Amino acid sequence: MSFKETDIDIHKEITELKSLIRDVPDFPKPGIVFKDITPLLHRPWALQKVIDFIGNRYIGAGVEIVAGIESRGFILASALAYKIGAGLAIIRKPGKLPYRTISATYTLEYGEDSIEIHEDAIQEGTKVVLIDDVLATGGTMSAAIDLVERLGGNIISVDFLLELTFLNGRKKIEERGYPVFSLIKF
Ligand SMILES: O=P(O)(O)OC[C@H]1O[C@H](OP(=O)(O)OP(=O)(O)O)[C@H](O)[C@@H]1O
Ligand SMILES: Nc1ncnc2[nH]cnc12
Repeated sequence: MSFKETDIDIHKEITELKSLIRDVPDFPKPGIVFKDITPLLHRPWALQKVIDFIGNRYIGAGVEIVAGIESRGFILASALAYKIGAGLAIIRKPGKLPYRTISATYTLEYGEDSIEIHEDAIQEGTKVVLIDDVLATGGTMSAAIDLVERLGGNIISVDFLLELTFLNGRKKIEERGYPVFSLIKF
């Protein structure tokens, strides 16, 4: 963000980014309207804008680790880690990580799953930003928070590209005492 940008400009840019998210009805199951972020990712300026909007919030904040959730969360997490000069911790679906892991199970808008992290990915007291593409029910992110808490990480923010506000996932995370940021709201 440059100094010349006003709130109106920022609102306009976010509206433009929002228009690049495509609804795909009945995916992956009947009744689910899937928010497809690939049209946004296809535009070079759009991914850059997203990472700048999110990353500029952390200038001088001393974030040490960005933790991203497989798989769409990885797209944002690695770019954000690069932008703010933090390390990257990857939270993966079961059986993918080679070293010793801890795991947590959760319910999704469309199923149940588990996630894992390497037990040495985050040290006690490390300043962590958690990021994923979508906040729906908040189940995935709550499980990710469990993992980071169990490793002793100091979570300073929980960020998303987009939030499905009608599913109230934000409440689940805020109740645990963490700030939630989402760039785009539906
Ligand atoms: O708030 P929740 O209800 O938990 O839903 C949000 C999660 O659902 C999607 O992941 P998905 O499991 O579909 O994995 P993917 O990123 O590999 O497509 C999305 O990327 C979030 O991680
Ligand atoms: N409706 C949705 N679209 C995209 N990703 C999701 N993750 C959970 N619900 C989703």
